Amino acid sequence: MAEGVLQFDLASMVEDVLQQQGKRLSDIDLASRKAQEASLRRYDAAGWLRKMAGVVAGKDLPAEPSEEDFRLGLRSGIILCNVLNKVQPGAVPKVIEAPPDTVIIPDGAALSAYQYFENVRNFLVAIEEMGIPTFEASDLEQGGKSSRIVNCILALKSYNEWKQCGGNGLWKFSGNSKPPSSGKQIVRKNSDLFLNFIARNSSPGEKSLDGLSSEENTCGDEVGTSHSLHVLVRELLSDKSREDIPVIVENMLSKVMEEIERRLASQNEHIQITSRDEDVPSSDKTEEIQALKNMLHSAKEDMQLLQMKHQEEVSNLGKHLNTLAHAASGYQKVLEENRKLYNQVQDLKGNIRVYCRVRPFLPGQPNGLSTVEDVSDSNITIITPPKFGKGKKTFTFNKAFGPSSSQEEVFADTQPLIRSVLDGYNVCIFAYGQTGSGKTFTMMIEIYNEQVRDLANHGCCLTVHVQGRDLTSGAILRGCMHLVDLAGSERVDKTEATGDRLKEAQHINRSLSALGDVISSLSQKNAHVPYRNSKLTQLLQDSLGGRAKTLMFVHISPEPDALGETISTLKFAERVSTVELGAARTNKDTTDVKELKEQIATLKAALARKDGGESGAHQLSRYSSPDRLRVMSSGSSPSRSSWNSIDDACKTEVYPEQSLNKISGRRRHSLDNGLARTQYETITTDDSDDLEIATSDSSEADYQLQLNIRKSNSMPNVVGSKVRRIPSPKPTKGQEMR
Ligand SMILES: Nc1ncnc2c1ncn2[C@@H]1O[C@H](COP(=O)(O)OP(=O)(O)OP(=O)(O)O)[C@@H](O)[C@H]1O
Repeated sequence: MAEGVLQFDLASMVEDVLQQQGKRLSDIDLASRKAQEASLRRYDAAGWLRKMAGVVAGKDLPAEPSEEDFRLGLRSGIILCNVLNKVQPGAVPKVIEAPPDTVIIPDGAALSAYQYFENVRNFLVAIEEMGIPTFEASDLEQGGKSSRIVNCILALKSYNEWKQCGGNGLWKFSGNSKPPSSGKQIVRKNSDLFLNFIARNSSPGEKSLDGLSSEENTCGDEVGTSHSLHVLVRELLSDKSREDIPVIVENMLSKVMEEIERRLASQNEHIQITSRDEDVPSSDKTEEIQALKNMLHSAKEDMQLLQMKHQEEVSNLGKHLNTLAHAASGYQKVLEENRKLYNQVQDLKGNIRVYCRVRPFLPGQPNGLSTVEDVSDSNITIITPPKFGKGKKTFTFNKAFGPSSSQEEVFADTQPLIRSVLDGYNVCIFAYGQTGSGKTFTMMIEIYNEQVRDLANHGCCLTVHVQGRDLTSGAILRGCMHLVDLAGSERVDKTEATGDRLKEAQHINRSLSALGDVISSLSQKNAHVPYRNSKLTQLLQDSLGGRAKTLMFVHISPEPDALGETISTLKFAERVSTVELGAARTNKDTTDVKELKEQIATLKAALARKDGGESGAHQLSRYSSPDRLRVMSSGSSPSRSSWNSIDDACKTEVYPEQSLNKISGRRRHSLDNGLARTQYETITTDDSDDLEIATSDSSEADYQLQLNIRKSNSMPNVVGSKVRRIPSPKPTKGQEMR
């Protein structure tokens, strides 16, 4: 850009400023505008009167009179009457003319007041008759309202124009019509200076505004931008009074100058920036732009790549999540499956199953901190105080039930075991734990103080016998289930244990102590298992000996007070869970076996009859397990004192402990702990139907016992005689026959 050349259109800038200024001017005080308007109306009226009155008469009235000039010029009424007579000839028949030297009659000139009054009165009467708005004669006096006089004159003027146009229609006078082109003369003089200023400041090449000093010239030279400026300026000043115009124009010019300076300053700033840019060679600029474009392009590509990778990762994550969710659900199944398999392995090994259940805090019980920190599928973690060593201890069982486990959940987990009864297994479920830990809540029956109480009907232990026959094979299945609720494990009144066992035994009552002994013997695979030490172990004999499936339900309380008992209970339970009883076997007799057994029984009976002679004793024989043989009379009445068969005897399951203590007769070895340690030649019992003859010498293989049973008159005595040992090959492990 060439130096010094304006970057903006000066004319249009001026136009902008004027527009703004005009807007501002339009808001100038209404009163002054009204005054201006009144002046213009007055000039209009005066001009018309001068024109109508003629040069001589009109000389007393200036063309643009002040209010005072106007009032004084008309005060004699001569101009008014003469003009009226021109408009309406004869309206004022006699006009009193002023003396020839008088120009203007000053206020208070008493000499001619009467004359003036006559003229004015005649004028006003005539005017009123014509229906033209009048004024008061006093309006022509000092302080009068010249506006009413102006209004009257302009109405007369209008009437005259109407009349000259032919007087058609009804004459109307609004009284406020603006005098047409009344401002032209005013603008003419003042706008010259202003427009010339603009012309001097226009950029080269713009048309000069010179020559616009007359109204005619203005109209003739209006072209392009100048034209719009002219129009604008005229409009702006058209309604301003002559006195105001210099101030307004000065104000406008200073605004225009301010604007020009502002625009020049910003233009300079722009030029400086542009020139700095222009210092860089254009080839460098192109390279720079190209480099930027390249960067943008590669950034876009990177972004797209990132987006793609992101989407890929999200979709991979989704797939991964699906797989995980699937695996998680599978994991649960696998866990469940594992548990079943574990139980099956336990079945095969013949372990006692141990379930553990934690009682919740009871309603009304202060909800202290539970000693049970966590219960998972098969683990229970206990918070132990420092005296127990570690801060926590975890015990593992076949299944663990937390405080929120329902009866249904517990039953669902026990159900398969109960079903086994129908499959010919003996099942024993007993509950173990301290008082109030929830044993009865889980079970139905209890043993307390060596008394078996069926909690269901307050009778002697709940045992369910089941017998079934397979209709196709004829096989007979027999199963039984014992449900036993033990007394609280802490009710210890005596113990024979010492050391660590003593500590534990303090929390285990007699039954439990005996149970512990049985379990201990079983786990050590001792030949002798002291089942008869307690009712419990007698009761559970079938269930603990390898033929049954046994479940011990351990219960613990969550209260901190019970922690000692809880820990002993859990330790005991853990020991029990390691006991292997040998795989459970079903009580299943096939038809062939049954027939053979019947034949053997018949033969045995015949043999017994032959050997027994008159005594009527039966000779019985059977294969015995290495450690015991049980026989029992089939009834307590003398008439039924004979044994039917060894099979019948073996069916009986209950053996009162005391009966053995009352055994009398010839024996070869002493009784030990209520159990016959070896064979008896003759065994007599006086007060019981039940008798167990047991041998504890497991090193011996099989025995054949021949028992002579002699009838007594008073009671069913059982006499065993001629017990002799029949050597036979040792049975392989697990094939012991009972
Ligand atoms: N799992 C449980 N959910 C809700 N309440 C239980 C639960 N276990 C036990 N209880 C409640 O706790 C209280 C004691 O339970 P329960 O009588 O079964 O204990 P116990 O071990 O049989 O006691 P005791 O050795 O004195 O016979 C009862 O009021 C019982 O209803």
